[in-house]
Amino acid sequence: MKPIEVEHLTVAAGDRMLLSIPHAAFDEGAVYGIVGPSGAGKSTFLRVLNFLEKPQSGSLFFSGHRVDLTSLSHSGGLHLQRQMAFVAQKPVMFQTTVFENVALGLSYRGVPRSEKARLVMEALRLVGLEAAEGRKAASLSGGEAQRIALARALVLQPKLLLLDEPTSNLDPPNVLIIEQIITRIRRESPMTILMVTHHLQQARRLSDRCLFLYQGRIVEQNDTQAFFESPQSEALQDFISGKMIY
Ligand SMILES: Nc1ncnc2c1ncn2[C@@H]1O[C@H](COP(=O)(O)OP(=O)(O)OP(=O)(O)O)[C@@H](O)[C@H]1O
Repeated sequence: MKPIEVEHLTVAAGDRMLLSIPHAAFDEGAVYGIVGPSGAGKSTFLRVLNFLEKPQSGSLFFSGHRVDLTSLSHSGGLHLQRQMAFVAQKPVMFQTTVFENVALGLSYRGVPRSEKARLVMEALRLVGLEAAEGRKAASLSGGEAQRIALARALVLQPKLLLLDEPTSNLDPPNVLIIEQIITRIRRESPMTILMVTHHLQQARRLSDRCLFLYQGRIVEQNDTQAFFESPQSEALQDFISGKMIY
């Protein structure tokens, strides 16, 4: 069964087509690496899926509902959006404690205080920062802040986790921690992860399947091993071999 499907998705800016995806499907519990050159439309794709940007056309089948992405009212989309979480490249921290930063989405959802405390501590443990709950978010390093941003997403126990270059600003020890968390989710959780990354080897390490987005289109997708070992299109062959394509 393919629980998440996108159909007839188009995004344009003026007369420029930014995304054109006739159909894409994502299995429950799998990790998908989305790679492609700068400007290919990777972030736009994640934003549209998270209802942060309206496309010109497109529908999404998610969590048993098919929704028209062009006509989502705020309340109609909210129900589905609450089953997703998005982690951006640069973590946004609110000027309060680590605990409150992680608890944010739970507070919006009206989760009772004791349950909130339990879930927040569990998420902090997952990212290895349980001792930081009382710290001011402003005192966190960049790597710690990104781990807190990930905890803020995980605490919601989303069905779909959207990661946009989650490690691009981090040093190797923090990259390793984030990768270990993704690996653990992949092994233990039914969460589906779509991860945009410009680190090809990271996509290779972490993903079950990979998609190659090029000039707004999914040019190729395959199981990760085949994707890297026997790319079919010339564009993906060039991209994997490190040639400059754009
Ligand atoms: N609101 C917008 N208006 C006009 N053009 C836009 C808008 N948002 C994105 N674009 C353009 O759409 C294209 C795709 O952008 P997007 O950020 O999705 O690419 P990307 O593959 O994530 O790139 P990168 O790897 O550099 O982050 C780019 O050419 C970008 O300039």
